[in-house]
Amino acid sequence: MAEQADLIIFGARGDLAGRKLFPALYQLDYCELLSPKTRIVCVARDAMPRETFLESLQPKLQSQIQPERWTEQQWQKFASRIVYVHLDFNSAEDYVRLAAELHCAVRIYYLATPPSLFGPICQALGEHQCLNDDSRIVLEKPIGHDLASSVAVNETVAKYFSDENTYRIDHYLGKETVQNLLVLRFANRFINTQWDQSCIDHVQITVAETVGIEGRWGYYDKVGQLRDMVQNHLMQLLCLVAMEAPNSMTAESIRDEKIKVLRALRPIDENTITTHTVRGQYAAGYMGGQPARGYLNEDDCTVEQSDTETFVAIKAHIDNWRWAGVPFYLRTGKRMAEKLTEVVISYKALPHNIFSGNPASNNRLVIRLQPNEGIEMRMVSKLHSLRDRMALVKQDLNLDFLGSSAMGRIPEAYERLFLDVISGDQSLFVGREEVEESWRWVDGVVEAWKRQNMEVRKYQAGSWGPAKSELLIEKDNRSWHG
Ligand SMILES: NC(=O)C1=CN([C@@H]2O[C@H](COP(=O)(O)OP(=O)(O)OC[C@H]3O[C@@H](n4cnc5c(N)ncnc54)[C@H](OP(=O)(O)O)[C@@H]3O)[C@@H](O)[C@H]2O)C=CC1
Ligand SMILES: O=C1O[C@H](COP(=O)(O)O)[C@@H](O)[C@H](O)[C@H]1O
Repeated sequence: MAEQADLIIFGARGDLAGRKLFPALYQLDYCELLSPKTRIVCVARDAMPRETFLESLQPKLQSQIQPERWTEQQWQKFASRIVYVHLDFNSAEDYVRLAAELHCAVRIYYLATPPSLFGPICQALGEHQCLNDDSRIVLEKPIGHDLASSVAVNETVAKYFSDENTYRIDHYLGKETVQNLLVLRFANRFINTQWDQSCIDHVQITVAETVGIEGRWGYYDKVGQLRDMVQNHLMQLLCLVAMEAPNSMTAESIRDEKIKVLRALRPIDENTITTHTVRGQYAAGYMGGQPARGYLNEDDCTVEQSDTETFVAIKAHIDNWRWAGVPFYLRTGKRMAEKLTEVVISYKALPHNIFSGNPASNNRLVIRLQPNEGIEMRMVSKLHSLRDRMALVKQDLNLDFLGSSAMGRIPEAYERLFLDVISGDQSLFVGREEVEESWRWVDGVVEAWKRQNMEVRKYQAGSWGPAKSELLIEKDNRSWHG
């Protein structure tokens, strides 16, 4: 069981808190993984009694928990941990009231707010006696809007929290299957020794979502898919696929290796931007047979035109010995045909095909991160037949993680990450340098888009993105997996 802590959630009435943070904390409580003394101090701007806050939280939370895990008794136990503090972010008095509610030696401030508030909140916490010797800060992604703003946020945070006490979340790192990438690569000799440009033809990373931007339009339209997803989640996946083996599983060793990958990413500039990237925006279409709105017709959309991308495809290169000549094709988008996160490692054909009459066939390793978490290995084997002397077939070895999970369910990322913050383990959190290196590369893409005035191409909701994204890979005689 984790040690006792005050978990103070800023933005407790927001989307992230409601959809991810409270369900994760409920699950930890259900599994008896939280100390009985741990309290959840919920901070938001509206003044209301604690009971009113709980009344609004309860149905939302219940709708996200498996019925067999929800009982009145369990809910009451969870609710008894909750304290509600209304706070105007600019009011000194309110911070003093907040400090008076804190009792544990470990204070964990979780900022589930827009990143523009990270600096001001840290400053106010520091100035109004809310910090003790073991106060930790958890920052949600994205940290900043570009390199300059990210540096500014990190500088302000660093005045009040040491780096050891700063936890930068990228919730993809908390996903069990993402952590499994490390295990797959560094605990299996036969995979490890076939993991470079001599064997691998190319890598694909797809993070496709079916959700649109409903309810988050105001935030998203200023950000776009490149900053919302590529700068953080896709870059982290790319690092885990491409990095060298860390010396150990410490945060420092892992970060050191990821930074080298980010530094080796070839910049995309105005000369390569049109051949190496595609931007898209969803238009009306169909999702699961039902009509779906376009981005510009979402309820909270306030403009007639927007140049914000909801889809990005990128052909990236990592300029080092291991990956020379191996393209990494990345794509991510909202309102796509399926929810799917996968990494596909496509192997080179063998140098000579002795099975004449059969096309040379490539092996492929598909690492499915969500849903249906598992691994598929495409092999070639003989078709059992007397008629065909030597016909070959492609067959998939399939490993299903859910089937092999000791828990019968795969824990959500935020469950792991909360436990790690409480126990002080930073190995699944992102270092400052990583965040900044990633921004440096992404800023280059944004700048090149501007210089080339690169338009967003419309794609139908429920499709796999703009047709141009197929071309991005097909012009290299390859195709997206799926
Ligand atoms: N939603 C998601 O799926 C994900 C979100 N994130 C990140 O998590 C953070 C929170 O996201 P999300 O919950 O969607 O955000 P919301 O827009 O729902 O905002 C969260 C809370 O922040 C407070 N807030 C917003 N604007 C202001 C303001 N100008 N001044 C004071 N308080 C303000 C509000 O608190 P109040 O209720 O008190 O008004 C609001 O409830 C963001 O940094 C986001 O990028 C990261 C991964 C996924
Ligand atoms: O960080 C974010 O992630 C979600 C996708 O997370 P997932 O765990 O459901 O894959 C994305 O919808 C959101 O826009 C982004 O801010």
